[in-house]
Amino acid sequence: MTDRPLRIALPNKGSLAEATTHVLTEAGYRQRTDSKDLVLLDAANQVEFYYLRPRDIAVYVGERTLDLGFTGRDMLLDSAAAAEEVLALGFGGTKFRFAAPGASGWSAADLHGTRIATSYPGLLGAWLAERGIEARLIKLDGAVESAVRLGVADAVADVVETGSTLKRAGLEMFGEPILVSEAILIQPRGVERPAGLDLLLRRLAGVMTARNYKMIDYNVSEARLEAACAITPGIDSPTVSPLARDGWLAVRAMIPAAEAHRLMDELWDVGAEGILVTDIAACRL
Ligand SMILES: Nc1ncnc2c1ncn2[C@@H]1O[C@H](COP(=O)(O)OP(=O)(O)OP(=O)(O)O)[C@@H](O)[C@H]1O
Ligand SMILES: O=P(O)(O)OC[C@H]1O[C@H](OP(=O)(O)OP(=O)(O)O)[C@H](O)[C@@H]1O
Ligand SMILES: [Mg+2]
Repeated sequence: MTDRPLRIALPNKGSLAEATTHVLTEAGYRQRTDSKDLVLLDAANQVEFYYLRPRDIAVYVGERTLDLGFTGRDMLLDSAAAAEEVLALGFGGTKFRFAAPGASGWSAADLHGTRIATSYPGLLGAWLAERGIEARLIKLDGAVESAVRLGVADAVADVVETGSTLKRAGLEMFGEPILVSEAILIQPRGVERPAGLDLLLRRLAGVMTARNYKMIDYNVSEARLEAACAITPGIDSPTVSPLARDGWLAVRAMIPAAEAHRLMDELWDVGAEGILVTDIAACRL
């Protein structure tokens, strides 16, 4: 435990807020119950959570006012704060992309001399400068998709999740994604790992594994055991236990959640019976 609580910044609103609170609750941390609370002390875990605007989180962490923060990779890069990514969290996935009307055949080089509207001028400016593309950036707070229709820009660079907002605005994406983003944990650059970080990382890894894996149980004859275990090798190795029924065994292993049904079908084909798949609530591997 630390002498003082670990100070962690969390998004107080927006796309990442709910999912961040959820992952921390699953990892055994207290979270605020009133969305107006600005700070919450989790005394049992010696952590103080500060609920801040998503855009400001990298700034606080970069200034070393806070030890850690949950934000988007795009927001970290846009801020140019002195902070670095510690862990990618596997939610809040988006792409940062160019779009314009009738632009499906364009490439980024076609942006030379144009006006590009964006809420991420730091990220976009650095990307364009690296490629020697000179364009005028029009900084907007949000609803960037309307900028072309309203005549303040020729193209936009914006966050895309499903793509439906761009489509509704009559814009087509073009070029390679400028950035593939997701929610990340950040810490100040050039500091030692704060005490308590390893425990947090272990817990978050446990939550992510529990989300991505399921447990499978089945019965199989001794003759088919090898074929079945090849289908479900588990993380290290499956657990095999004797059954009262002579010549039969019970097998238990972790499997990737996304492949559960395919693996159940394959087990069935090699003669496994009583195949059960269950969720994992938490784990440490
Ligand atoms: N569907 C989505 N739309 C926008 N951002 C998303 C989405 N899903 C995940 N994100 C991520 O969430 C972060 C943006 O958060 P948020 O929308 O809260 O910021 P904002 O647009 O600046 O705030 P606001 O919309 O409240 O003005 C980025 O890291 C972005 O990549
Ligand atoms: O690809 P989609 O699934 O349509 O999602 C992406 C859209 O959602 C976000 O807007 P937000 O609701 O945060 O409003 P804002 O543009 O004002 O930030 C983002 O800026 C895009 O406009
Ligand atoms: Mg937004």
